[in-house]
Amino acid sequence: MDQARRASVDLLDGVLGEGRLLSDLIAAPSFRKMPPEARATAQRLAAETLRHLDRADRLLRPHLQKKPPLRGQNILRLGTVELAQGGAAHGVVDACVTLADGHKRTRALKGLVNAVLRKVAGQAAGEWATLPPSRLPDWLRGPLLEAWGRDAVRGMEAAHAVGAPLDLTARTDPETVAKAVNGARLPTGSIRCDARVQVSALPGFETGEWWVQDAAAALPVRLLGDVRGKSVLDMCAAPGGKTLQLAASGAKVTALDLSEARLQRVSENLSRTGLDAQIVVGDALTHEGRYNAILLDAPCSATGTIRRHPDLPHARDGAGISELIELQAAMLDHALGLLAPGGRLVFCTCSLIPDEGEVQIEEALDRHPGLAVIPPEGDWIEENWRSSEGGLRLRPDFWTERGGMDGFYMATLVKG
Ligand SMILES: C[S@@+](CC[C@H](N)C(=O)[O-])C[C@H]1O[C@@H](n2cnc3c(N)ncnc32)[C@H](O)[C@@H]1O
Repeated sequence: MDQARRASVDLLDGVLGEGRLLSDLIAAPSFRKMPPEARATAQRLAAETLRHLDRADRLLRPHLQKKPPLRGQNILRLGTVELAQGGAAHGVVDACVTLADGHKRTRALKGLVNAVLRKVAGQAAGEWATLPPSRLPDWLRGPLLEAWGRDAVRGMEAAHAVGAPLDLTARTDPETVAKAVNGARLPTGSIRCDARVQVSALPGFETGEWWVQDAAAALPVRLLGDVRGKSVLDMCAAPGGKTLQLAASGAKVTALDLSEARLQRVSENLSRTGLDAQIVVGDALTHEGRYNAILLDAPCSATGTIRRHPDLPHARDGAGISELIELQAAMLDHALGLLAPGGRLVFCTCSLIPDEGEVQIEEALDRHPGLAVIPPEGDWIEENWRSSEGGLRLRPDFWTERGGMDGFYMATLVKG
């Protein structure tokens, strides 16, 4: 446990000090050489601390005359979150003192860590639930307030604090999978399980009966309609959740991605599930061919996935989003040129920012005379998901009573 706590403070330093993402930090050889259990614990502790950073800081602030150096703050934050989540006071405080003692930058803070966490231990359990959820940083909160309003943004922040359940997509038979994994079937067809289960231990993992995919992320493929026997380009395919859906629906799938390393994940997923797709390493902007249908799940700010990636608001500062918006538009224009007459193109992003969703479609309609949006149909669609230009807007503050969903935007386009 000490090793896991130390590694989790290293992760917090990496995210909060260097602006790096947890996914990059946990891929480092020094992290990977730890035993799997320690890695999982370190990751969970770091993610929970980042998810509740504001709450931890609010509890700590009255006990600190001045801010300690970052590593010291991170030890205190980690200890506070552990205490608030039911960790035994004696064990957590001692472990954090040992952590401070084990690093030259924090050795002098041993006494402070001990005194402050003892005080926090007395109040954390009672006060924690009364503290507001962490606020999104201004670079993201500003555009979201403008787009969705104050209540919605507060709802999103509350959803981010709760986290995400584990959603599965069944290869063939959701009913059987739901029974086998003791999950609940959602109206959209996904199967929802408790996030605390170990994925690889669930029945049907080895035999590829299902794959992990958020309920919202499973919807864009449905907008393509019946794809059986059709040639479908999955234009930004990795790690492949949507490729698997397309292949399971009987499409002849080309799974294209710029990243060979990420496509390796698609190959692994295909072989685990016994499904088939042609894997192509290449650039969506120059790829050639003719397809009956195209799915463009474009690279984006990923701001719809903060429930699962609480590091994102801390590691990012909004830089690079305008380049992503330009890339999305260029990919959309190129994709339209690859679409066979009468074919559908579904554009989607896991972003909460309208410039990466609704506005992309409005501008594409202006650029391409004859292009049209087909509003999606289906009894699984809720009316408040519909956006004015004909797409679907999903948000983390929707479905709160069911455990929420990732933020996503999707729209179906046809050429005139
Ligand atoms: C949102 S992710 C796709 C997720 C995937 N569709 C799924 O459901 O698992 C975006 C992907 O776009 C890829 N990408 C970025 N730029 C690209 C380009 N120019 N051409 C092709 N793929 C690109 C990234 O490597 C990344 O895997």
